Amino acid sequence: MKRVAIVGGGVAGLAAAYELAQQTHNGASLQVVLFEASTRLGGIIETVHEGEFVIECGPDAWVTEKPWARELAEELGLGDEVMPSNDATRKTYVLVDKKLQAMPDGMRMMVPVDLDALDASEMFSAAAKRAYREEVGRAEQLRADAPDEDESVAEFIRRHFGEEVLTKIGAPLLSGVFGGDVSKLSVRAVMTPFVAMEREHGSLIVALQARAGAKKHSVFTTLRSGMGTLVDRMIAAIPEDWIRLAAEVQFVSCGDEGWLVGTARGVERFDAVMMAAPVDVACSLLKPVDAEMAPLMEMEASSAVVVAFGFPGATKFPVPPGFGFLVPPGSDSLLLAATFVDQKFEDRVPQGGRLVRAFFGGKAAERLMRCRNDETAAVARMELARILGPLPEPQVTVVRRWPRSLPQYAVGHLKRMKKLDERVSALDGLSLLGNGYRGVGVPDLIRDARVAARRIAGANKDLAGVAEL
Ligand SMILES: Cc1c2[nH]c(c1CCC(=O)O)Cc1[nH]c(c(CCC(=O)O)c1C)Cc1[nH]c(c(CCC(=O)O)c1C)Cc1[nH]c(c(C)c1CCC(=O)O)C2
Repeated sequence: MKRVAIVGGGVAGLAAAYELAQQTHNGASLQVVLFEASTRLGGIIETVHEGEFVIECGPDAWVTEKPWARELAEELGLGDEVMPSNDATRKTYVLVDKKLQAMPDGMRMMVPVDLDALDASEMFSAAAKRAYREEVGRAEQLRADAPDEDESVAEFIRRHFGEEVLTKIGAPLLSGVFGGDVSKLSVRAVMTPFVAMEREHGSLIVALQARAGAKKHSVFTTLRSGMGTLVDRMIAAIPEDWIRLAAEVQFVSCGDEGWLVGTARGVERFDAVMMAAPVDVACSLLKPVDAEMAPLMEMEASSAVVVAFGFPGATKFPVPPGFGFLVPPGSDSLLLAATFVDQKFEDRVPQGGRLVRAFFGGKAAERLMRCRNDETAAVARMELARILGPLPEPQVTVVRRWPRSLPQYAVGHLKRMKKLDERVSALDGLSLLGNGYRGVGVPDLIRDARVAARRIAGANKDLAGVAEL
């Protein structure tokens, strides 16, 4: 009988517990305890249902291209619930000179597939459009000059497309995905496919055009009843007596007899520890176990404040068609971004309703973290009104704070993770899960957790199976 401790009941910890439960059905002999410090499971995944409003407090979807969340949903019997974003009306705006400007159609991040659509766009100056076109001609040079070392996302974008593209869409896109500073984020960690494209084709535009014709699917996928259903279904598939709420782990230690995990209620022995707590918590718990691990786990993290407003009448609050907008760093708006939820997804609002989510990040989020809900909502309304025009009185308001929820993968991240992996494998039975290490998206967290759980359960002896998952 192998005893496994899971520290943290967010999506990573739950996916690990779910996979271990599956393995016991396959005959593995396991005893599992999932320790969650708070009184609820799911971490930053939380769906609030208010009347017919379906309000996401954290992630509202996953990136369709990454299959592991959909696979899990299907396994959990949620195949009928899987729902694509409304990509027929997909448009993302960027706040430029106090006005919302649509990003050109057919972009993948900041790279255009369709140069004619780019020409038709009003977002860029003639010089920036020229810089895009010239990137194609510089393919050979870009390939020859591809750096051997990691660099910042800013340096990478600047080399390909110049300063205007970087500030107008590079920086806001990255802050809408990684909540961070383009001059610090690691291009190898956060834009891995683009780095590979540069190595192969030099020009990113050429690389994307070579892949054109690839299957078209919606950018985002969610569940009709909300992301919270994924959490609920996982919980339902985990033996009840595995889960301990309000059970903050105070220390872990590793010795000849295996692992010890201590909470206010006592100390227990385990053969394996799956550390799925936020990276800050993981870092302080593991410092006494291996002091050299801690510096590899210390990273900046951005905080987010999310404010959702539901309105009964969309006509009283017109917004431009599309999914929402991003705000470039340095703008005089306090907002980081906003989503027009009822246009991005079906079935989020009562007939004719409107649902808008506003995001604050960086310094604004740090400040709002200390404000009351009504003050935070008032700031969000004011900031939205400055961009979209006057807001009617909302019928529903939800405010959530997610302190240090999004770790920043700084330049050199992959090398640091390699060193961290070496330290981890030197300690028998430890795995690190969550968004601090190998990806920030919900699908990445699920995949990572399930691979680790299978390894612990002794399944997947042939690594092909691991790669498949
Ligand atoms: C501000 C913010 C958002 N989302 C996020 C932030 C960062 C701040 C934080 O949470 O702390 C976080 C985020 N956004 C995305 C991910 C998943 C990344 C992954 O799986 O690799 C993550 C972790 C996908 C995305 N999020 C976005 C893209 C780009 C989509 C595009 O190219 O149009 C991706 C891949 C853009 C985005 N992102 C957001 C908005 C309002 C928008 C534009 C409009 C919309 O779609 O709602 C909200």
